[in-house]
Amino acid sequence: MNLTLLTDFYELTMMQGYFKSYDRDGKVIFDFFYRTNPCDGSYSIAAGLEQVIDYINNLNFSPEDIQYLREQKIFEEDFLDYLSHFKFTGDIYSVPEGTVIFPNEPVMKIIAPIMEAQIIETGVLNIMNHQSLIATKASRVKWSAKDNIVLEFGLRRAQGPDAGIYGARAAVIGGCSGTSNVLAGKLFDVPVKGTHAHSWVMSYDDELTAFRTYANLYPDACLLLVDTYDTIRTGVPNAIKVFKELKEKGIKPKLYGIRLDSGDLAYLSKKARKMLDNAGFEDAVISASSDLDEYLIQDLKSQGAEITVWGVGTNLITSKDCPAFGGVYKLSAISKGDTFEPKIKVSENPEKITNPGNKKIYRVYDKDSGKIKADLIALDHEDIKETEPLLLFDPKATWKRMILKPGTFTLRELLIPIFIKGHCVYNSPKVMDIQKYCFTELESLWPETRRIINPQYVYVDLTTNLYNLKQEMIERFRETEI
Ligand SMILES: Nc1ncnc2c1ncn2[C@@H]1O[C@H](COP(=O)(O)OP(=O)(O)OP(=O)(O)O)[C@@H](O)[C@H]1O
Ligand SMILES: O=P(O)(O)OC[C@H]1O[C@H](OP(=O)(O)OP(=O)(O)O)[C@H](O)[C@@H]1O
Ligand SMILES: O=C(O)c1cccnc1
Repeated sequence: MNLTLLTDFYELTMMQGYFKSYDRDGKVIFDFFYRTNPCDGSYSIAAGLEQVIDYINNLNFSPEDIQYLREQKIFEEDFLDYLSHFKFTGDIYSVPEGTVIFPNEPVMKIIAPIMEAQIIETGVLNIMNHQSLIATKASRVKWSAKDNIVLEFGLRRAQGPDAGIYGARAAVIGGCSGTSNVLAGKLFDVPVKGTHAHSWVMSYDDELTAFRTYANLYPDACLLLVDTYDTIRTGVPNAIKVFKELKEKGIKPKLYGIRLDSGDLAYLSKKARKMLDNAGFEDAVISASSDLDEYLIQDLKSQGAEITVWGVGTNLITSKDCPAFGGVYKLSAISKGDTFEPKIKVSENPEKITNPGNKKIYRVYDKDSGKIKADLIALDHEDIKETEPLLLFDPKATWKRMILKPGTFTLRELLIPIFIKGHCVYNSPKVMDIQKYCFTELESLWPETRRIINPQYVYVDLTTNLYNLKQEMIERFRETEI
């Protein structure tokens, strides 16, 4: 789909300004990064790159787009003519989708002529912010559910079709085993799953007939919703009757059981477990839905709930307690001849001061455990080696420092080439493979970092060169200001 006009108007007015008065061919660098993790967590999951690639590959202004812009009576014909031949010719580096990421590190880097880099700001942010938010939320829900299955059930409550479709994709990246969203299943080749609604039960004369009809139709995926009338008195007993009938017919369902959707899920699941076990259906699954999220799932588990499949809708697809991912897109350097001149945004709020220059990220792992020790943002020309001692220090409290001895750590560069000179050089993996990669990424975090409440934070440090450059630039700016 052509999303070229999916941009803020000011990107186009700035673009025309650059067109008229700027070194059009000179390159600039923009970084995509975010400042705080959703839900007071300690990490996020990057997602959306495949859609960013599609967006960039399809960038072009159609004759209708140009006419529409002409009608705004602000753009001149020479600029509109430039737009009619527009394509992206720059370089993009990014972390792969499913990567664990931390605040303030450049997880995507765009190097392009200023007009090209500027116009994609809004589209890149729109795509990455949404999917990274939902992937992060899903990974938290999955963390609470541990080895249980989490299914994404939120389409009906998503903020429109796009949020439902790409939210489902991101939810699977973050840890959901499947989605109820059929279009997402088709588009991204992810498992589609589901049970049935209350209306199914209500549309028959009685609950037993409804269950029997469903079970005969779908003996291999038969989760019966037992709470339409009375979970314990009729719902579970009727489900058991139907499972017995299947058994008598010699049918061995692959997946069967019940879904609870109201009431005290801990109490009802324990009670239902006993009833199913006593009837000889120890392998019947108990699934649940009803306004679930990572906190409630953790709490239900601590209450001993006997639920192993969790259908999570509204709170996941909308990331209800944290509805926005604060990713930003900031200028970090401008080409001057053959080199880049670093740029910095100095703000009254120290959190909002940017990291200048052309940068890359090293992930530093503890060699023995394979867990992340810190991320290190370096200038692009720096070559950090595993064979040399590595100084890590907290850029906010520089006295907090340590030197890692060679042999105790390993390094991995996180940014990989996605576009070079406007050509895509990267093949996006399939979504289920991204999920596998995401699980290995999450394994590199200590449980203390993953916990839902008051987690430990991972350090994102600067190399000495980058730290000094930043300090010099802040001081220079302060002097000129006075
Ligand atoms: N044991 C439990 N501990 C904590 N929260 C629970 C427990 N059991 C259920 N809940 C949650 O309490 C809330 C119950 O909401 P509420 O009573 O409004 O609706 P309900 O019982 O799900 O029925 P309905 O969906 O028909 O309104 C849900 O968010 C549910 O997930
Ligand atoms: O609770 P969520 O996490 O959003 O999960 C999805 C909900 O969607 C369905 O309910 P439905 O929309 O039919 O209405 P209900 O809330 O009355 O059950 C389902 O029975 C879940 O309750
Ligand atoms: O399949 C289900 O059980 C389902 C799907 C969407 C929403 N609620 C439940």
